[in-house]
Amino acid sequence: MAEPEAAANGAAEGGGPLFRRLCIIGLGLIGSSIARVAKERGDIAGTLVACDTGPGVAARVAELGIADVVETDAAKAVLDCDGVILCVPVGGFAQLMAEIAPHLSPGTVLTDTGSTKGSVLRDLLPLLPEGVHLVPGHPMAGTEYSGPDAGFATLFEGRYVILTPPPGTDPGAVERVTELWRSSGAMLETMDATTHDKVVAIVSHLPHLIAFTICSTADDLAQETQEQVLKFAASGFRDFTRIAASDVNMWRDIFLNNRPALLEMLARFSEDAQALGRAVRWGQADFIEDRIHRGQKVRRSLIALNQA
Ligand SMILES: NC(=O)C1=CN([C@@H]2O[C@H](COP(=O)(O)OP(=O)(O)OC[C@H]3O[C@@H](n4cnc5c(N)ncnc54)[C@H](O)[C@@H]3O)[C@@H](O)[C@H]2O)C=CC1
Ligand SMILES: O=C(O)C(=O)Cc1ccc(O)cc1
Repeated sequence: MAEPEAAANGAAEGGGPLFRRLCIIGLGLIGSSIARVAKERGDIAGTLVACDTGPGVAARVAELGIADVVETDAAKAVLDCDGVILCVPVGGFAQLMAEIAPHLSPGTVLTDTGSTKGSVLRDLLPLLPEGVHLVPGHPMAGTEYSGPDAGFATLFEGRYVILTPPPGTDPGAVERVTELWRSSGAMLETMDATTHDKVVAIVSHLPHLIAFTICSTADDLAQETQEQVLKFAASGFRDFTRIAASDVNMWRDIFLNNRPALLEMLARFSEDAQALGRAVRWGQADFIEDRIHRGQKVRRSLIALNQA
């Protein structure tokens, strides 16, 4: 007889925890925050398995007591799990999936938190075993810090999580991932991966690219002039340095895995920045005022949406 297709709805329907055995792979800022939520609530995972290959991370996770089982071998960690969440930098997804795919049980719900979604479908779908349900996700919440000590249980409260299930995904699996995030205090939105990648290119990836660049430009100037430019930084520049302090591996991977959308947004931004530069050159006060007004309007809408 064929393996019953039960686990997509699984424990959620029986009144027990959402996942009987949930495995989080990658216990950095995001993975350890999910682990903290699961530990605090108690209704998300019957058993919580944590897997991380980073130097000292598994030992630190054990010390923090935010998982029931701690592993460094992903193939072993996913055994007998009905839920698996990948929380590693997106450049590592293909290799990680090759390691775990043969060990995933039919009916398992596989999800992730990667910041790029076209690449996640590209890297995971071809290796997805029959009967395993893939529901990609992306929490629009984070900080510039990384590692297991950086996580906190309230990180996702009031923030959006975007799900990009491929067409035909089991609705029961989508519902369980939705419930996981709702339990973390997040709000859910669903869209296709291409739309997701464009949206995050403008609201997240381009701002980081600009922040890294403005810091490099200021640093070049400081070296060139031998002046201590940075100590005079006002709060606008300081805001840029916060996001410019983000993790190298994670952001290299994001830029390399959202190339078309990021380059499109960069081209649009460059054109618009040139236009403002031109208005400055020619003293066009109306144009300059219009851009400032639009900035203020965007800020007001974020505040109204409670996302500022
Ligand atoms: N940092 C942020 O603000 C946000 C990050 N994301 C995404 O979530 C994912 C995780 O990000 P963070 O938690 O910030 O990263 P992080 O750098 O804090 O943690 C990643 C962890 O994954 C581990 N790891 C890497 N490769 C592994 C492998 N093959 N097997 C097991 N463990 C492995 C590392 O040792 C590290 O502990 C990334 O894909 C990122 O793009 C999504 C939303 C926000
Ligand atoms: O710290 C910040 O300002 C962030 O923007 C956090 C962040 C980083 C990556 C994401 O994919 C989503 C959110």
